[in-house]
Amino acid sequence: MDPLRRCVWVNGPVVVGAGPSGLAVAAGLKSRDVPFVILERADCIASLWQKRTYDRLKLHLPKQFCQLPGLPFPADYPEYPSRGQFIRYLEDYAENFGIEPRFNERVESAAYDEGCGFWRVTTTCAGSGGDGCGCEVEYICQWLVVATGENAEAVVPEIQGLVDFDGEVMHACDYKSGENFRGKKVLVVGCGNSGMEVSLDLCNHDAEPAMVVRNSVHVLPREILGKSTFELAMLMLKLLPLWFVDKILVLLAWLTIGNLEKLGIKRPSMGPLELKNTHGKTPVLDIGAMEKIKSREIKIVPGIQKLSSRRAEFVNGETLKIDAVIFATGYKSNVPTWLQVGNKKQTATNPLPPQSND
Ligand SMILES: NC(=O)C1=CN([C@@H]2O[C@H](COP(=O)(O)OP(=O)(O)OC[C@H]3O[C@@H](n4cnc5c(N)ncnc54)[C@H](OP(=O)(O)O)[C@@H]3O)[C@@H](O)[C@H]2O)C=CC1
Ligand SMILES: O=C(O)C(=O)Cc1c[nH]c2ccccc12
Repeated sequence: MDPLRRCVWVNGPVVVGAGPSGLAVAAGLKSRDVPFVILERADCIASLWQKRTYDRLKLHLPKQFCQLPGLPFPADYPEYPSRGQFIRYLEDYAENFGIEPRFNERVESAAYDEGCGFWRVTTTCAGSGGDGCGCEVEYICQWLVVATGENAEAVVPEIQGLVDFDGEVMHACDYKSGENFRGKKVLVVGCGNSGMEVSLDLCNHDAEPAMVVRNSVHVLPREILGKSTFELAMLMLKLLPLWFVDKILVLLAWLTIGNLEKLGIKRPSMGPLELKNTHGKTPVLDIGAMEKIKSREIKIVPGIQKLSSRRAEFVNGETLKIDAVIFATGYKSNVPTWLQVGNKKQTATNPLPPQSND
């Protein structure tokens, strides 16, 4: 064993990740007096929200669907809190419950040791700016909570000719605003919620976005007759089967947004709720991009064939001069890189220690 590695016994769960889910778990444990340790690779809570989001970001769902257990959003917050308001709420939440994550500690591996019946969780101290001490810690515990989310790592696809492109290239996680793109022709790759909103923001800053739509996508209005589409969907699901709610959502989208197929955006044959349930694909909630697509201020282009120094060539053979590429191609979990598979104890079956209060 590494002589620098410290060993820490945790008399309760180890929670990996101090984003909204990790904080919610931590608050639940705190309020039941269960001891725990919460490990966070970044130097702050909710680091994706703090460091990897653009300026104009707001929640897309009304605040009552996004608050964590035990502390509502402040009453004076708007229905769709801004990124800054959401971060302030999460900071207040951590403080309110006395949650103190161990920052700058990256989990390198977590494995269930069948021999002794404990999880072994090893971390390295990263330190901000990469100047960490490099020391290792091994936590030994009975329970492991994985709360690192589905958006831990940015995904950048391999595109032929990307190395030859001489304009700016970035992932949406590093995009802040269209300010630096004024007057530029920007290729936005991807048409999920990020791609749509980055394209809208670019328009609002007098840039010229072209958005790659290589597949079908569900676009729903954020609200229908003043009521959030998400809330309407949840209400309808209490009364109607999912396939029928899907039919209604698609009909309502058609009535409010119109037929997007003419503009190059096809709808999947599977309904939006079924697609979310079976493939995890979130529908796009429109907050203005559709208008810009209709007015052709956002140009829709098909899949990329290849890039060259200042041009993109698409699968239909057309080419476009471009000054910059923004990959809004999504994120992925990093759990498979550190959670050891191949043991039966990956999901906890044994309960937490008895609750000492309530
Ligand atoms: N305010 C809010 O609440 C917001 C929420 N979000 C959420 O954050 C999460 C991440 O969203 P987002 O960043 O948009 O990522 P998504 O994974 O939702 O979308 C990625 C997009 O990139 C496309 N794509 C991937 N690879 C390629 C490629 N090689 N060429 C062309 N297109 C490609 C995908 O298309 P394909 O289907 O073809 O693979 C898809 O349209 C989602 O859950 C989203 O809802 C995001 C922004 C705002
Ligand atoms: O919960 C999510 O992942 C969302 O961002 C939005 C969402 C999921 N399913 C829906 C159905 C109708 C409207 C919005 C959503």
